[in-house]
Amino acid sequence: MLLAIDCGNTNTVFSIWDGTAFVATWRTATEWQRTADQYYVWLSTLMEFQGIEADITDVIVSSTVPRVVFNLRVLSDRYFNTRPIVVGRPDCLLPVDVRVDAGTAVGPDRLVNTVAGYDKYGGDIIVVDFGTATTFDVVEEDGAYVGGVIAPGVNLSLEALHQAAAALPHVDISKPQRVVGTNTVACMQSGVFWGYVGLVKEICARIKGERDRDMRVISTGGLAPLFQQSVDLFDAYEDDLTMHGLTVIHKHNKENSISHER
Ligand SMILES: Nc1ncnc2c1ncn2[C@@H]1O[C@H](COP(=O)(O)OP(=O)(O)OP(=O)(O)O)[C@@H](O)[C@H]1O
Ligand SMILES: CC(C)(CO)[C@@H](O)C(=O)NCCC(=O)O
Ligand SMILES: [K+]
Repeated sequence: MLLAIDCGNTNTVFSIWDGTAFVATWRTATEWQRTADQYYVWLSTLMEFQGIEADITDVIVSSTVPRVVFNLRVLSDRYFNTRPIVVGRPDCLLPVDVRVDAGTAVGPDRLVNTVAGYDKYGGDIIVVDFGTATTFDVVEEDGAYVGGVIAPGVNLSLEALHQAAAALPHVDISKPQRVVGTNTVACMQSGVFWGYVGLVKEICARIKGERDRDMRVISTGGLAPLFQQSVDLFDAYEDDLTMHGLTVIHKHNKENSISHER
C-alpha cells in the first residue's frame, strides 16, 4: 500500500491508498521539528485505533516546506523500509510538462494539483486551491503546467488584519448575511468573503481572457464549498485533489522509472 503525504505550510495530510481507494486520511499541523519517531507513534496509534492493518510498501511526499522532508524521509526509510518519492526532486518523474521561467521552483502542491486536475478533467482547466495561500494553476490543453497566480489565503488575510490592527479581533471566515456589516466581525468577514469572491471571479476571467478560450475551473481545499454556496465560481469541486495527484504521480513513477525500492 501507498502512504501519500501532502505537507502544506499549515497542515500535513497523510493518506493510505490501497490501489483503488483511500482507506484512511489523517491531518496534523505542519511542524518541521517533528521527528520520524514522533510521526510513527502518531501514525501507528491512529492505524491501530481504526483497526487498519496496512502493509505500507511505498511512500510519496509533496512538501511546500523543505525542512520537513528530511524527517519524512527518515520515517519512510526506518519504518517502512522504502525510499520515498519526493515531488519536485529531479528523480521524481511527472506525467506532464512544466513550462515556466528557467530556475523557478514551482510549489510541489501546485504541480500535484495540476496532474490531478488533468487526470480527472483533461486540459484547459484552472485549479484553485484554498490552502495557506490561494493558488490558481493553469493547465494547458496537453496537461502542461503553464503558470498561475498566488494570492494570500483566506485565513491568512483575516489573521493579517488581526495581527496588524490592535482593535481587530481574531475572526473565522463565514459568509456574512449582508455586505454592509454592522459590527466589527461582520465587517471583517464581509471584506474577506466578498473580496475573495471578487478575487476569484476576476482572476479566472482574466486567465480565460489572456488565453482566449473558455476553461473549466476546478476548486479544492476546505474553504471552496463555502464560496461555491453563494456564487457560481467553480465548475467542479474536489475535496482530495492533491491526494489524488499523489497517487497518479506514484503510479507514473512506478511504471516509468528505475525502482524506488531498496
Ligand atoms: N467550513 C470551514 N470553515 C472554516 N474553516 C474551514 C472550513 N473547512 C475547512 N476549513 C479550514 O480551511 C483551511 C483549508 O484547509 P486546506 O487543507 O485546504 O489547507 P491548509 O491545511 O489550511 O493549508 P496548507 O495545505 O497550505 O497547509 C484549513 O485550515 C481548514 O481547517
Ligand atoms: C504557494 C504555496 C505556498 C501554496 O501552497 C506553495 O505552492 C509554494 O510554496 N510555492 C512556491 C512558489 C511557486 O509555486 O511558484
Ligand atoms: K493543501
